[in-house]
Amino acid sequence: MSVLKINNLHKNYGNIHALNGLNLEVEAGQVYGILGPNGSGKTTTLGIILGILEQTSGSFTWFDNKYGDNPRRRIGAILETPNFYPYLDAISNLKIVQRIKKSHNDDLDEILRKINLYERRESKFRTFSLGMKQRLAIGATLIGEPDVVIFDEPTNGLDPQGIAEVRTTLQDIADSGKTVIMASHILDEVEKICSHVAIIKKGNLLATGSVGSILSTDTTVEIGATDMNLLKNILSNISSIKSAIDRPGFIECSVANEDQFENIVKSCIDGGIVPTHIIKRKKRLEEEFLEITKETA
Ligand SMILES: Nc1ncnc2c1ncn2[C@@H]1O[C@H](COP(=O)(O)OP(=O)(O)OP(=O)(O)O)[C@@H](O)[C@H]1O
Repeated sequence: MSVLKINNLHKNYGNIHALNGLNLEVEAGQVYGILGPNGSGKTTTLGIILGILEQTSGSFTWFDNKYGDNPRRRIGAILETPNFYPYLDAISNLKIVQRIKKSHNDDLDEILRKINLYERRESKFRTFSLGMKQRLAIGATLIGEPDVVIFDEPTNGLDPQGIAEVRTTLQDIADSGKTVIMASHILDEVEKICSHVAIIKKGNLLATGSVGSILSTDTTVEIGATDMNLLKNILSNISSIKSAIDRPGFIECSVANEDQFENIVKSCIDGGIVPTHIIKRKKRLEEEFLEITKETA
């Protein structure tokens, strides 16, 4: 089922084209990362689909219009940390959110367990660490049993422990079957949490698909030898090598198929080279991201 379709979305702030014909589609159950450098239009996109900002042109559809003009109740979101009351405890703050959302059937204990604050449910908000505050904000999005939850840079400003805890919480939410849409500029985060990713830059969609497909099936083989010139010569005759980059002490080759690793090593040995350095690894999203964003720079 389609949860969200974004069609040719444009947003101008004066002369700034924050979104430039963005198209996206999110399906039910996906953990969808909108990944892009600062200023790429992530927050603008989330603002528009949540009805906080108005687009200049283009459209978006929630749930294939299943809930008519009022899909917002099916969506939980934090764009910023909400204003919790510092002198109230976690439960009381969540009860206030319930009242605001006119939601009555939530299992607050279950939500508190999910965000790992059950033990601290009676502690005042002001005694919480930044990570705990952020987790309570995430808990607030779960009130009203939304089908979709939206987070903008959920680990911003947190220390490594806070980041790890928030990530675990997000993973638990994703595992519970909710659709998650998350904006982030942190590749590692998207790679670890998301099933799908859209890479955007300057309001344009550069790539989209499952994280696995964007990661690509390409394999990187690093190979070094004492005689680098002979090595280069041998590698240049291997047709399955898509690209070869000179690095200090080794050549970084990109091949479409992991099986080519054996072929490369065999060709080197047959050519009289004994490799002094061999590493085979999958291309990481980070490299892919840098390559994709570089192409259009
Ligand atoms: N209210 C505004 N007025 C003018 N320009 C704006 C406004 N809000 C955003 N912009 C500009 O629109 C572009 C997209 O900004 P946006 O905040 O959507 O990007 P982002 O990807 O969320 O970036 P960040 O990660 O830095 O928050 C940027 O060039 C930004 O300066």
